[in-house]
Amino acid sequence: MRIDAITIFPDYLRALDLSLIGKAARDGLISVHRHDLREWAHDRHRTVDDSPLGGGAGMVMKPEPWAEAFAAVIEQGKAELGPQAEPLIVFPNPAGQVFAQATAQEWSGREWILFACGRYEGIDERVYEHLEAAGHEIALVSLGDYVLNGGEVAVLALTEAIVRLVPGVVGNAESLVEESHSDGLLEYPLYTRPARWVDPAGAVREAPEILLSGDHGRIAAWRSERSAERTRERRPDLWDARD
Ligand SMILES: Nc1ccccc1-c1cnco1
Repeated sequence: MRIDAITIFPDYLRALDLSLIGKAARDGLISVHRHDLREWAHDRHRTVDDSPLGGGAGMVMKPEPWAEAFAAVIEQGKAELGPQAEPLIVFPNPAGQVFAQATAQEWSGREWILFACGRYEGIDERVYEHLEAAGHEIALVSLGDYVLNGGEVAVLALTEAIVRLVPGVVGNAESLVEESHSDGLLEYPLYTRPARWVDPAGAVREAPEILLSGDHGRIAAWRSERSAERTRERRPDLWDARD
């Protein structure tokens, strides 16, 4: 998988060189390419924003730098992947569809994802129109109903959620199966050693006996019950939406 990200803060995305994502890149499972939008802003101040037409607070990202940036980055991607390759262009956006595990799973199979990080109040609407008119596939995704200052934080989260599902990235694929949301439910409570822990307040806290029984069938049933119970209590929306 090739991942491109266009941003005015490329250093914000240096975290993609670390840990799981960084290792996947070093292992050749993915390639990550950061691009500074200002490279395509040609005035002396490398301006990427201006006041909103029609008035209002804040600034809007100008269409010209974006159009040039997309053309250049897509040309670079095609040079690597072949002239037929097409990116999924993802705009983190509070007005987008809320991102979910099913989308992460679907996008983990894509050959090429191009993230576009908006800042300020947002990007001139004609950029979206221009990309769609050129036949590009675009998706606007939100991480949830809250406001960020820009798309970079969202790109870190989206990239981790997607790339960890790329085959070979997570050593033990088994660990991907029993996670919250992997089956539409919340994960069961987890315990490790010591089985008997005296906490700093002096309280004795025992792990559930069943987990020490060695009876894998009963343990699996207990975990399934806890997962259902936890989902009903904390996320009735997920519980009601399950198959
Ligand atoms: N608030 C934002 C501003 C810019 C780019 C993304 C967002 C966002 C994404 N998910 C929630 O908010």
